[in-house]
Parts: sequence; structure tokens; C-alpha cells
Amino acid sequence: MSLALSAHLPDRDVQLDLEVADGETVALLGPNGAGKSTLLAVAAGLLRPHDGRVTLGARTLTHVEAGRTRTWVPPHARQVALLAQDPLLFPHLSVRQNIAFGPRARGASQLSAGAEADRWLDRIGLADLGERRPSAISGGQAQRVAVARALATEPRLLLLDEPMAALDVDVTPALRHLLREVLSEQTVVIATHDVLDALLLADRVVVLDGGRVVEQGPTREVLSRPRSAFAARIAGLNIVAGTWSDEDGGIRAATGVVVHGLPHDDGGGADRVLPTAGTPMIAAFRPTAVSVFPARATGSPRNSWPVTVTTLEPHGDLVRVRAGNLSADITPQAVADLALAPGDSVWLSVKATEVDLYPA
Ligand SMILES: Nc1ncnc2c1ncn2[C@@H]1O[C@H](COP(=O)(O)OP(=O)(O)OP(=O)(O)O)[C@@H](O)[C@H]1O
Repeated sequence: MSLALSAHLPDRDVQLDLEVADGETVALLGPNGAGKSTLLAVAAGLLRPHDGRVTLGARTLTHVEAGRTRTWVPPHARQVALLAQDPLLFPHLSVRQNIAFGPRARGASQLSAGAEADRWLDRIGLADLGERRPSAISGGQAQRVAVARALATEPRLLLLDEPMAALDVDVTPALRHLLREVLSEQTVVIATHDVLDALLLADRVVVLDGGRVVEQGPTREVLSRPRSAFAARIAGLNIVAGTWSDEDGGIRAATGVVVHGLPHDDGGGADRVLPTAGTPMIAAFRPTAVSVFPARATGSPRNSWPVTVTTLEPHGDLVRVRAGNLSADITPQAVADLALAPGDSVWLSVKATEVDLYPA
């Protein structure tokens, strides 16, 4: 079922708008406090907006105007399943009974609800553990059971709130694999911090920040050409926003910094068309393309900016040097040669050919 949601919650300074097509999986990305959980709670009927509407297919689930409720379907009658970080299984029921609970509540006979639970146990690879209590299985297994229990209710919309967050990293691949398999025919909204969830599970990502949608699009497009600071961070790219300047042959940021690069053009080739002056654009480049120098770099067409080092942190085999919003990944040897430390004044340098420029 397609979802359309619009919600204004002035007490949280939140205005959220989201549309999800039938069968689509959308990942909600954003920093803490961006509004991801609020959006899921509004969709699930756990939170009433001051103004807003939630429709699933042709059915209105929530309709509130200036605090006055016009339509309100309670959570249990929405055919919406919400799966939280904590699997919240019924502790006094067996794993199998937990899964059979939804079909039973919908009026299925004990026999057919049990058969449905057995199919799910098989599908999640836990056929041997059906008679155990939730306290006698692992956290990763419990989360699989929670997925099965949610889907056994045949929801028209599935909401996942950071489903991997409480799990050990070694069990997340198995759960992600299961989700990828079972989510394909569902309409799903998944709130996550994790770029892998977005890449492996979602058709589209919606980036929230400060209670608003700041960016959205197909997952690959957003991660390869991010426009918001958060999407750039999870895509592992530096971005600088500015406007095209003919005279600089690059973009000029509000801070006065000029970034030279290759303007994106769809055709490619010799007759590339330069952007019009003043066009808002983003410059993106990888931290591994950035070098750190004690003085201004010269030589091949380069960008070179004076910065102050804020932090140094390990990043794989390299060291990530952060300077404000910009990062450079350099070798530990280079850090030692430069005797780098936070507070140092250095120059960051990146070749223009390493910088991708595209419309903001
Ligand atoms: N129970 C609450 N009462 C009042 N304000 C709240 C409540 N929960 C969240 N907020 C506020 O609503 C805004 C959105 O928060 P929300 O929890 O939806 O963000 P989030 O993206 O889910 O963050 P996180 O990743 O930390 O869970 C924030 O400004 C937050 O402080």
C-alpha cells in the first residue's frame, strides 16, 4: 500500500512530509534528533500531530487540523507494524506462539496460526527453536523472530526503527540478509544511521535534519552526489556548497573559499557546457584525494586552503585529519613527518580533477 504522510508538531519543531509508493522501501537517514522516530510514531498512530494527515492506500488513518482530530484510527487497527530496536517479544510465550500471536488475533484458528508460525520459523532459519522462550535465544535470533512476528500479521506498512542498532556487528549481516529477502514485496520505512542499510535495503533514501526533509532520491544517487551534510558524511565525501563563478572558474562558497573542479555534465566530451554564473552548486571530493601540507601547495591545477586541524582519528589503515567540515585521509607516516596535532595551521590541497561539481 502506498503511504502519504504530512505532519506538523510545533512542540518538537517538526514538519515532516513523506510519500512511499506501494512496495517501495525507503530509508530515513539523519542525525540524532532529526525526526526519524517522530515520523515512524506518527505513521504507527503512537503520536498525534497538531496538523497532519496519514493515508495508507485509500484509507485515512490520521487527520488532524489545528489540534482538532477529524479521523483517528488506533494503532492496532492500522495494519501497520512497527519493529523497534528492542524486539519486545512476549516473554511468557514460546517463540512459535509469539509468531502465531498476530494471525490468532486476526481470527485464524490455532491450527492455521501454528502452521503460519512454522512457515515463518523455517524462513528465518529457526525451525529448531520454536518451543524456546525468548529469554533462551540470542539477541540476533530474537530480532529475527520479531521480524517474523511483525510480518505474520500481514501489515500493509512495515516500519523499522534502527533494527540493527542493538545487535552485535557479527549478527547484523544475517539479519540484513533476511530483511532484504522479506522486504521485497512490502511497503517499508526503515529509520537507520547505517549507510549499509540504505545501500542494501532501500530503493530510495530520505534525509531528515532538524525535523525537515533536506534531501531525497534514489539511494545511489544521493550517496554518490550528496547535497546535505549528513548524506555527505555517511557517503564518506567532503562537500562544499557555493555558487558558480566564471571569473574563478569554480564555485565560491559563502565563506569566500573557491573550489575548482570538473562541472558535472551529462553528455561529457569536448563541448561541455559551463554552468551559468550564480548557479548554486556542490563540490564533492574524497578525503583520500586531499593532501596536507605545511604551506600552500603549488604545481598542477590544485585547490589549496589554509585550515586549522581539529581532530586526528584512525580511519582504516590511514589517519583521518579533520579541519572543520573538511577531512583528509593520509598515512600515519605523513602525520609523523608533519608532526601533526590538533590546533596546527596547515594547508589542505586537492587536485581540481578530483573534485566533482554538480547542481545543488
Ligand atoms: N517525547 C518527546 N517529547 C518532546 N519532544 C521530543 C520527544 N521525542 C523527541 N522529541 C524531539 O523531537 C525532535 C525529533 O526527534 P526524534 O526522536 O524523532 O529524532 P530521531 O531522528 O529519531 O533521533 P534518534 O536517532 O536520536 O532517535 C527532536 O527535536 C527531539 O528533541
